Amino acid sequence: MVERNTLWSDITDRFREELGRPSYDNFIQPARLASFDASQHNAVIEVPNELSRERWLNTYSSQFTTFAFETNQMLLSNIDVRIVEPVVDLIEEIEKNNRLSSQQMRPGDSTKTTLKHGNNLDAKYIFDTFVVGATNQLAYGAALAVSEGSLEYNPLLLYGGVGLGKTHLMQATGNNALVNNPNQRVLYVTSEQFTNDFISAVRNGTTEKLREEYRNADLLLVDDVQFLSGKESTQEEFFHTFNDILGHSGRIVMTSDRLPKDIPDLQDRLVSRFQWGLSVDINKPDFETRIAILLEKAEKENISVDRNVIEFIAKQVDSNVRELEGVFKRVAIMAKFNQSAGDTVSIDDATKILAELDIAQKSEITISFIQETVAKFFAISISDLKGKKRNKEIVMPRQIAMYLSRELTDNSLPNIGREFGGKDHTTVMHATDKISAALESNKLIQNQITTLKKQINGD
Ligand SMILES: Nc1ncnc2c1ncn2[C@@H]1O[C@H](COP(=O)(O)OP(=O)(O)OP(=O)(O)O)[C@@H](O)[C@H]1O
Repeated sequence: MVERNTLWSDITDRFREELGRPSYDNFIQPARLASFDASQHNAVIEVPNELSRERWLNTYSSQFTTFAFETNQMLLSNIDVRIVEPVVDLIEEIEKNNRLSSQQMRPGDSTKTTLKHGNNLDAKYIFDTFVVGATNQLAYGAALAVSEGSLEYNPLLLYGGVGLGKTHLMQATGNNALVNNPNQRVLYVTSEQFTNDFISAVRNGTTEKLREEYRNADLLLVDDVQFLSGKESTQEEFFHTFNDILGHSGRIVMTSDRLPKDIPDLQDRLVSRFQWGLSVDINKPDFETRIAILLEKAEKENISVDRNVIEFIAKQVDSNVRELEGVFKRVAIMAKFNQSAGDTVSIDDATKILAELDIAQKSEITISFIQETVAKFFAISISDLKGKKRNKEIVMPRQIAMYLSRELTDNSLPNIGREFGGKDHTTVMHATDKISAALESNKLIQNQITTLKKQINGD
């Protein structure tokens, strides 16, 4: 009895000899012998689209029967040619996926190699360099437990906004698992890569090999599962991968930008499976954690940045850690540059960096920004504004700056006093009262305050 694979490969070899390359590539290579029944002289060919079907019915079917007889003495009289939707879906999926991947490519993504090249882990993502704070400690704890072999949170789903450390934690889980047991099969993959791997395998007829690689994983890490949305065939494959891994007590960690129930066009059975274990969110780091992250980066880069500059950046950049890192990289370059000139990075330098990165406008108004603006407006120095001089040309701008700090920021009176060279809160109170009273009748002060507010607000 002739085996289906043998029959197919003998016949396609003959087609390759007989046909030109474009015809072979377009119509023979994408087709597949779904089944054949020697006793009934029947064969079923699956093709990806209507054009191929027509070609097969009109031209290749008769050649197929001739080749079947010549190569394997198989007598086939009835050839059924069908379009198989999944193949059509798959081709659409890979195209859609490639478009998405190229749009969403981030720096470093290109280093994520394909499955065959190893586990895809990046050694720089480890637990040691992950700063733990109130908004990520649960995720950190669960990821650490999974890396140590716990099956309690299986699957573990880490979800949250962009740049908050999901990939870092997930990769750290893989790296630490391998430290604990180097013989484990750990695989990290983005959901786009899973899709592409699967589609290429279908095209190349190597799905079994691929399944073996994925389904035998002891720890499978799948990043950005929200991109499985709408990819029916990939979801089907992922469903089986998921079941197989949990079936042999393997662990799965996934990340997503939202909860599975909020991912559109995700099969219900996947939604429910994704929530079997633990879903834990990662939120924006709070002020203290942002400071700790910056200090950690400074230590790692071996650069010294003044504490007040670190705090200034942490205050201004509160969106996500990736943005914080982006600012820090610029500060680090400047720090190295200044260091050689025996200087450090100042708040002014940091302000410029933020402005260049277009972060300043989005940020909260700070006391130092108010001081800078007021000093410039009255053409006096910041140190005079913060100092103790009692002459009129300095006192009035100082009181205006204190008034604006009270008006435009959330700082307390003692805090404002501290920022003005360590003055008492009663001095700030006196200043704000004085300016408020002057505003009732003094036209000049009214105009000055209006102009300054505009400058500070960036209007
Ligand atoms: N708590 C943290 N401590 C130290 N570094 C962090 C922390 N959180 C994030 N990072 C760093 O911030 C950068 C962005 O993090 P990561 O890529 O893990 O974000 P993500 O949540 O996966 O984002 P996305 O959804 O865009 O893929 C990385 O360089 C990461 O190392």
